[in-house]
Formats: sequence, C-alpha cells, structure tokens
Amino acid sequence: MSIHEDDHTGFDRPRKRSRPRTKERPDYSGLPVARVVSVDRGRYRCLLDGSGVTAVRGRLIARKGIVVGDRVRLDGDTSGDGGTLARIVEVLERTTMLRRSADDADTFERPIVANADQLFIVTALADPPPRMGMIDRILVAAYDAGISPVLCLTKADLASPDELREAYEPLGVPILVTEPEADLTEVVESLTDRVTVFVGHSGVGKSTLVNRLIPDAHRATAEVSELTGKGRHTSTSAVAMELPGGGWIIDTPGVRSFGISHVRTGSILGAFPDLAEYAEDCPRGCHHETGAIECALDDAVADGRLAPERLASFRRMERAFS
Ligand SMILES: Nc1nc2c(ncn2[C@@H]2O[C@H](COP(=O)(O)OP(=O)(O)OP(=O)(O)O)[C@@H](O)[C@H]2O)c(=O)[nH]1
Ligand SMILES: [Zn+2]
Repeated sequence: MSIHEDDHTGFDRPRKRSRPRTKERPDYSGLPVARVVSVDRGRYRCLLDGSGVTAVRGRLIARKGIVVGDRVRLDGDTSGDGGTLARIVEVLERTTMLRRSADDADTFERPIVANADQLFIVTALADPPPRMGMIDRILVAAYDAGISPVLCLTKADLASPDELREAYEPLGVPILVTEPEADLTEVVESLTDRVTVFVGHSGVGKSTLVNRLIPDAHRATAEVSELTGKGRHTSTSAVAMELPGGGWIIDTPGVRSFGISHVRTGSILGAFPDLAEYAEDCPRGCHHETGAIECALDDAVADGRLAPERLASFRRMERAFS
C-alpha cells in the first residue's frame, strides 16, 4: 500500500517540476548596464553606460564567468563610493569572445576579452623582431572569433614595413604603421566607435601607443592597481579604457606566445568570403590544404578567378593551427 503511494508521488513530481519557471526568475531588464573594465580575483571594476566616470566594483552573483569587455547588469549600490559594492546579476549576450591557450600543448582555452569587434595585432618592426608565425596565429584567433584584425606596426623608425606589407596585404588585413613622432590620425580613425583589443608580444610598444591615444591611460591603470592592491603589476589581465573620441581600447598583457589549440579546422573559412564561395564546389570533407584532391580553390586559381597569393595566404593560416 505504501509502495503504491510512493509510486504515485513519483509520478507527481515531474509534473510539478515542469511548471514554467519564468515567474521565479527576477526581471533585471530595468537595471543599469555597465561594461567590465578589469577583473581581479572575483572583483570586477565596471563602468556604467552613459555615466562616463562612475566606477563600480561588482561582486558576481550570476553563474557565468565574466571577462573584461563583458556587458553586465548591476543591482544594489552603483554609486561607486568608497567601500560600496554592487552586485552583477546578469551577463548580457556576447557578440564575440577572443580566446587563447597558453600554448598549443595546453588545451585549456582561456577566454581573454568579450565583445571586441576589432583586434590590433601590435607588432614591432624591430626590437623585438617581428615573428610572422605569431602574427599568423593571432590572425587565426581573430578570424575564428569573428573579430576584424588590423596589423599595427610600431617602431618604423628602426626598420621598414615593406616585407610585412607584402606578406599580409593578400589577406586583406589593414596595415597601420607608427613610430614615436608619427601622426596618429589614421590609428584614431580606425579605433573610433569600435571596441578594439590590443594584442602583442611584450616590448613592442603597446603601452607607449595606448598612452599616446589615451593621455590619462596611465592614471586609469594606476587606479586599477590601487583597487587590486597589486602595486605596479597592472599587466596581469586585460584592461578596458574609453577613448576620448568614442570607442574602447582593451589592452592585454604582453605575451610570448599565442596558443590556438581551441581553433578547429574549417572555422576560419568564414573570414574569407571569396574563398568560401568557391569552396562550395569542393568534395565533401575537403580541408583545402595544399595537395587536397579536387579542391575547388585550386580550380579557382587555375582559371584565374582567385589570386594565387590569396590562396597561399589562406593555406598559411590553416597551417598555423592544423
Ligand atoms: N624606437 C622606438 N622605440 C619605441 C617605439 N615605441 C615604443 N618604443 C620603446 O620600446 C620599449 C617598450 O615599449 P612599451 O610601450 O613599454 O612596450 P609594451 O608593448 O607595452 O611592453 P609590455 O609592457 O612588456 O607589454 C620602450 O623602451 C619604448 O620606449 C617606437 O615607435 N620606436
Ligand atoms: Zn577544398
């Protein structure tokens, strides 16, 4: 008899659970939106939209992990006054997520920046010398994430950009060249009203450039270190800074390598719309590598529809991670 009753309750339970839960979920849509500008050990520094200056520290109560660039809704005290802490209750849907692994042996992917729409690959023309392998890998990460890459070449006073221009023009990557006295109009134009993540090897002159673009960037990063109590060690994670003329720079710490073990074959073809169109005629499962049997990309080059340098560049990208 009791067994029968148990059965009955067993039947009842799923029905109770399947009741719509939407009513239980609070409605956060009226809460203010902020951008996460720095992250340190569970504390998030956020800038409220429209306020321009209000800095808020938030404690995460949403379940998802949060990275710099995330757009979040804040509840509680958003005054930013000393000692106050708002609560991050929701992470808004991301438009992009840039990831890297420490190296290719490390299959753990680390999300580094959310919602960037442009990636500056900051590369010195000398001191340290440019490494095309590294540029290629950062490009692949950008293509995979759906973020438009720009090659930003620094220290043009030390060496010529010609060789790199030749290597990257076929990819259609915009190239900007700077040196200490260079006019930055073109750089500023490219950054205005966009969210641009800066990635580069350490020592390439990333901070020098950021400080020229945002005269009080030093102060911004100093404030961050003050909050995190880490003294001058500000370069341990990404920091987002608003540009005076509109837009954001998200500066990331200098890296020695850029792992892309998370990128899968075929994932970057979408960034090459011209090739993607021809590739529709490829045999099923074609990876379009050099020597691939009946690859339609080779046909497109053979009958002059596609420039050979363009295909060679695409294949170099594919080889960077496969
Ligand atoms: N000749 C020359 N030197 C530069 C230029 N830009 C920066 N430097 C120098 O290069 C060195 C490194 O510059 P930083 O701006 O600190 O480089 P970084 O990329 O921020 O380096 P990390 O902090 O390690 O990420 C400094 O001594 C700068 O003065 C340039 O255009 N030409
Ligand atoms: Zn193919």
